[in-house]
Amino acid sequence: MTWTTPFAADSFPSGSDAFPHKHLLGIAGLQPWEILYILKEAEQWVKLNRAGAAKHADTLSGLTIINAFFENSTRTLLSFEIAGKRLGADVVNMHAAQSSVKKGETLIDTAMTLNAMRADAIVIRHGSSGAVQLISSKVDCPVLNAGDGSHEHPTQALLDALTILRRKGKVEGQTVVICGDVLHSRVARSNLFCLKSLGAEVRVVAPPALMPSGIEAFGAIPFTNFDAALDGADVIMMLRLQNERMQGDFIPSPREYFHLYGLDERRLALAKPDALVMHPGPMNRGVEIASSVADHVDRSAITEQVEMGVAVRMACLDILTRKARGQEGWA
Ligand SMILES: N[C@@H](CC(=O)O)C(=O)O
Ligand SMILES: NC(=O)OP(=O)(O)O
Repeated sequence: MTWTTPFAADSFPSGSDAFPHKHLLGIAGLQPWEILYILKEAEQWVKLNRAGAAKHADTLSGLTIINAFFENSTRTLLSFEIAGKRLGADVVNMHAAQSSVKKGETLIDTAMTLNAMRADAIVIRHGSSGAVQLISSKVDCPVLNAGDGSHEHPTQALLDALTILRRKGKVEGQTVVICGDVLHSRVARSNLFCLKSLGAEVRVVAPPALMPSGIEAFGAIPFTNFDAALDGADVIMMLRLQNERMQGDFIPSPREYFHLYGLDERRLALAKPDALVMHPGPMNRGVEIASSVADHVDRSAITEQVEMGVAVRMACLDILTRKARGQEGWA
C-alpha cells in the first residue's frame, strides 16, 4: 500500500529547511512535516534493505558514528549499527558496562572524550531522562537519542509511524490504543507526540498506578478498562512493564496484570477486524501479550517494526550528517 500525508508533496520545505535541527533528541518540538520528511526519506532505505545482497550505499562514506549505550539494547543498538554500516560509515559501539564509566568517569567527561575522537554523529541511550540533551550541549556533532530514561525514544516512534503508514496508508484519523506501563514508557511518550502530531486519536490504557496524571493535556484519552478502549481500534500498541524503572510494587502479580491488561485473542476480537498489533520489544509473553497474538501472521506487525527501524535510522543518520558532508543542513 502507498501512503498519503495531509500535505501535498510540493508543500514540504526543501533543502536545509526540510529538517532544520542539528540533533534528534525527541519528537516534541518537531513539526508534522518534519516527521513526515524523515519517513519519506526512509522509504528509499526500505527498498535498499530489501535489495537482496546489495544492501549498501556510500552516502556516509568516511564518517565515524559512535553508538554509546549506557542501558541494554538489542534492536536499537543493532539497527543503528546496521544503518550506519549500510550507508558506508565507520561505526563503533561503546557499551557502558565495559567502559571507563565503571571506573567512575562522569557522563560529561565521557561525552568530551567521544567528542575529541571527532565523531560525525553520536547515538546515545541512557537511563536518565535528559542525559542525551546534556551530552548534545557538550559535543560538536549531531546527537541522536536512542532512549533516555522515561523521557523519549524518538526513532521508535518514527519507525512505529512508518509501520502504520505502510500498513494503513495514513496515520491521520487512525484510532491507536497504547496499553501498559504508560507512566515509565519513553515509547508511549514519543508515540503520543508523534501520533497526535500526525492526526491520530490516541487512547492510553494503564492501571491507575501506571497512568501519568494530566495525560489528557497531551491530547490522549485515558482508559483504565482495556476492553472499553479497544472498541473501534485500528492499532493496538502493547508496552512492557518497565520493571527497571519501578521502585515498589505497581502491579499485584503478572498473572493478574495479564488478566486485566494483557492482549489475548478475546481482546483482539474487540478491536476492528483488521486492527494491527504492535509492540516495541522486548516482549514479555504471557505478561502483556499472548504468544498467539504476538505471532499472528496477518495482524502482528512486530517484526515489520524491527525492519522499519533500520530504514528510519538510516534516514536519521543521513539527514543529520548532511552538514558534515558539505550539504545543506541545520538551517
Ligand atoms: N525497548 C524499548 C521498550 C522497552 O524496553 O520496553 C525501550 O528501550 O524503551
Ligand atoms: N524497542 C527497543 O528499543 O528495543 P531495545 O531495547 O532492544 O533496543
